[in-house]
Order: sequence, then structure tokens, then C-alpha cells
Amino acid sequence: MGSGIITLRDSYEKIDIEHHFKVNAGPGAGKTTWLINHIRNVVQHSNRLGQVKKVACITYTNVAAGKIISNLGDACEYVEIGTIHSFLYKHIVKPYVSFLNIPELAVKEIKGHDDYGPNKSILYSVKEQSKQVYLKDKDLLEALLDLQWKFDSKGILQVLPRKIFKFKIKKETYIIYKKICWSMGILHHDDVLYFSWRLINEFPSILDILRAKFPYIFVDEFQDTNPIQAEILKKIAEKESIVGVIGDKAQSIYKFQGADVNQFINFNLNGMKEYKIEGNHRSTEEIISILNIVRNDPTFVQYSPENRHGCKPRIMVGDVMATYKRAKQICGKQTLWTLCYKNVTSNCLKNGYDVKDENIILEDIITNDSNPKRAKQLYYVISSIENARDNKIKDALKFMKRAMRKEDADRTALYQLQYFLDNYEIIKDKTLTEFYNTYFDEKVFDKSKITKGSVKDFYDSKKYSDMALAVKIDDDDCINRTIHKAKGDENNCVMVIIPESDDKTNYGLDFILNPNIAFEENRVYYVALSRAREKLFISIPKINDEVKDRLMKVGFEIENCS
Ligand SMILES: Nc1ncnc2c1ncn2[C@@H]1O[C@H](COP(=O)(O)OP(=O)(O)OP(=O)(O)O)[C@@H](O)[C@H]1O
Repeated sequence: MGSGIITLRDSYEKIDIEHHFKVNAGPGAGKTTWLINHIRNVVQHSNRLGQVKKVACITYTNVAAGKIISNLGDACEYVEIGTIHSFLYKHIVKPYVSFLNIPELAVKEIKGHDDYGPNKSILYSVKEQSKQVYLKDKDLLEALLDLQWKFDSKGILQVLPRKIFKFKIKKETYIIYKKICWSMGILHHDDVLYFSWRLINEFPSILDILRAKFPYIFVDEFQDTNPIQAEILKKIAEKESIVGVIGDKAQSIYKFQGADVNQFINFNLNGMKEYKIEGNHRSTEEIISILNIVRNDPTFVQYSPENRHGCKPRIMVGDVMATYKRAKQICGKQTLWTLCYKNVTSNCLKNGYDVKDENIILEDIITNDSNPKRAKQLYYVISSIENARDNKIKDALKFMKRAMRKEDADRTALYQLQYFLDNYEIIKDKTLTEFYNTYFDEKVFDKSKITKGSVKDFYDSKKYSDMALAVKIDDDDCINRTIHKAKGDENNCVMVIIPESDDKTNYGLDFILNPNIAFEENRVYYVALSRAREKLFISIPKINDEVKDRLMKVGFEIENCS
């Protein structure tokens, strides 16, 4: 690495295209803009690109990939853009996974990678094969949904849950579960990293082919990379290919999914140059001043290079719907985004419901129904309907076909989906028992009616609309999103929703009143606040006079909306 960090004047400054690089800058500094300009520069000046030799641009989400594509113009022809998982799956796992000769892996059955949750019959097989029939389904499911591949102290990948649980599960359970999934052709997203790592280590010529195809590999939002991804990139960068990474350590918010900010901080390659960009082109001075407070780093203070000014950020006190209504009124014709921590809250806002039980999860269906087929039918049909309502038709059809257990029945799936959507206003108020027994067509679904017992009690106690709130939408780009899904994006008007807190010293606003960016929760709110260009609102249920005073002193206006 060079001796020091070079400051780039702005996102238009060009750098030598034939060295590895790391760019570090705060929110709105123009990192993604700089990356787009850099790709254009590479496409224009490199003599190493052609029909089959491209720039690989790795983004964190498909939404981010779409935005870069739309900004690249003609340069797109020489660029392949996608998430790290889609890239590794396409170029390493799909073509070569059979080389590994894993007897349990049904290579021909693999149809991509997914975040499949185990059904009841898989849970049963795992318990039986690991000789732990006494395990509670709920506990086992929780552990299996939390699995991640990690390097052990010898550098070997092991699959283990991220969290430590109160209940005990034998270590070998997890690989047993993986092998059961693999035998059905099921690959989880994380398996893509595991197989890629094994393949490039056991068959290094795969790396040569990859380098020949991609002379340049750039990764945006690298602060949320995980150790396996970072190690794979280091291997690729050993020769021929130029690797560049871009990020901001204060915007690392995916630790719960195994991301490790130290991968970015300590990332180093032979001959790598390090750059930074100062300033924030996105937000007004009033918003940037709040961001500087939350970041609380005297060595890192942002400003608006254009000296843009606007209204003061506003704390809106009251219940979520009341604050949302009032903020929308203030924004007039401008669209207001809401950003919140929990998926259920953002779904409540999308549907115009009062924010309720935030701990509801769709997997409750799997653990409460003794009939795994019926549980999956309900799970997938609800997912399908809610994805369709969010205009994610491809995913909606995928889930409907899974519910029907017919992967090639597109027309029937579409017909079913249409039927559910046409009846949505009625369905949404039904209990899950009524929904399943009355609205599932038995000619399409191999159906076993819900009749009695604890299963019926459970389904009777849940309305369709309760469960719909727990559906997670991939690539969510709507106006009511979780903060995690808004990463990298921006909007003129943003309202950040803070859940009720009993702490009367800060009411959940500790990230402003006692700022410490070392805490992940504070970084999540930092990302949320920094999405706003002009108008920033924070919705909070309650507040006292002392906290009000402190907030006004740091630059907020306060409005009571109840
Ligand atoms: N040099 C510039 N002059 C004016 N506007 C710019 C410049 N660079 C970027 N912008 C604008 O500033 C906004 C933020 O840019 P960009 O999304 O590239 O920042 P970023 O550093 O990737 O942000 P974040 O990390 O917060 O997602 C965008 O609206 C972009 O068009």
C-alpha cells in the first residue's frame, strides 16, 4: 500500500486504472458516483476489455445494481453487475460445483440459491439423523435459520449458528442439515460462498479463468463484506485482475448477517492505493450537522461542498400514523420515505395499519402446523400474495409455484395469484383457518383441511393480515422500507421511525444524545438519517422537556403531532 491516503477532489477525479484501490468516504460523498465514473474511465481507456472480458461490479443489493446499470449508459456493454452471491454462483458454483464430488449434493436438482427455511419433515430428518428427537422444533428452526459458514482457527470453513442459544444442539447437527438440503438440490445463499471458497482452493485453475474473464473487479459497500468474500477477492487479486473496494466504516450495518467491518478497515492488497473523498453532496448543511453529531468523530467532519441549506430536521412526537400524516402534509407533493428498523413496522406503514406486534414471524406457521405440506402451502401463498402486492411478480410466481409444488406451472400459478389478489379485501380479514379451508383450490393444492386440535387453535388465532405483516420482501424499493433496505439509496424527504422506549433519559434517541458509532444500532440510524437530501423527520412516540431542550440545542425543531 502507498504511504498515505490520497484525497480525491470529488467523484469526477480520475485515477490510474491499473492498480488495486480502496476508497473510503462518508455518506453522500459520491462513492457510488465515483465508481460509475471510474468504470466509464476503465471502459474507455483499458485495452484489456472485450466481448468476453468485462469489468465486474459487485453491489450489495439488486436494487443498487439496477441503479448503477441505469447510470452507466453505453459502458454497460463491458460491465457485469450483480451481487456477490449472484456473481460467484454464475461464475464458480454453477459451472464447477460437480468437481467437488460431494456424494450428498444433487447437482442436477440445483436451481439457484435461496434463503429456504426448513419444513417440518426436514426438521424431523435432522433430529432423527443427529439422534436428537427430543429437540423442540422451534429451537432447532431458530438455530438452522441462523447458520453461517465461518473460518475456524485453522482457516477451515465450518457451519455454525451466529448466536449462542440457551438450548443445546450437537455441533454435527448443522452439517447434517446442510447435507439433507443439498440432497434435495437446495443451496442457501451462504453455501454459495462455501462452495466458491472450496472450488478456488481445490481447483486453482478456476481462478485463472475468472481472472481472464474479469480483468477488473470492483465492490461497492465493502464495509458490509464478510470474511469469506474478502478472502475470495484477495485470491483473485493475487495476479492479473485489478481489485477495487469502496465503503464507509460507519455505515456497516449487516453484522447480524456475518458482515465484519474489519474486513474493510484492514483490507490490503499488494500495491493497493488508498483514497478518500470529503464532503457530502447529498444533504443540506442542517442535516449534515446532525450526521456529524451522530458520527462523533472529530477527525471526520462533513460539509456541503455546494453550501446547500434547507429547513431544520424535525422531531415529530406522537404515534407513528399521526406523525407520518403530518410529515406527509409538510412534504406536499414530494414523496416521503419512511425508514424503520423492523420489517413488521414497515409493512404496517405500507398497509396503513397501526403498528402492532413487531415480533411476529412467518416461520411460526412452520413450527405450529404438524402437517409440513400444508404449512409450506400457507407460508408460500402468503409470501406470493404479498410480493405481488409489492410488484415483485417474478418472486410472487416463484413462491406460488413452490406452494403448488409444480416448478413449471407458470400459467396456473398466475391464475391462482390473480384469484387471491382479486379477493384480497375479503381474505385479509379472514383467519388463517378460513383462508386455507375456503380459498385454497383443492384441484391445484394437494390440500388437507384444518379441522381440529392445537393446529386449528393456532390458525384460528391468526388473521391473514397479521401474517402478511411478517413477509420480507427481497429487493424492496418501495417508499416504506426497513433501513437495511435503504442502504445506498436517497430521497428528498425521509422520516426515520423510532420505536417506543421506556428509557426516559433518551426515549430511544441515544444515538443523537450520547453518540457512539461503535454500536451497530447507532450506525443503522446514521445510515437512515443520511438518506435524506432536504427534509429529515424523526418520528418518536414520547419525549420529555429535558430531552426536547437537548435536541433543540443540537439543531432540531420539535413538533407535537398527537
Ligand atoms: N461531485 C458531485 N457533485 C454534485 N453532486 C454529486 C457529486 N458526486 C455525487 N453527487 C450526488 O450526491 C448524491 C450522493 O452520491 P452517491 O450516492 O454517489 O454517494 P455515496 O458516497 O455512494 O453515498 P452513501 O454511502 O451514503 O450511499 C447523489 O445524488 C449524487 O448524484
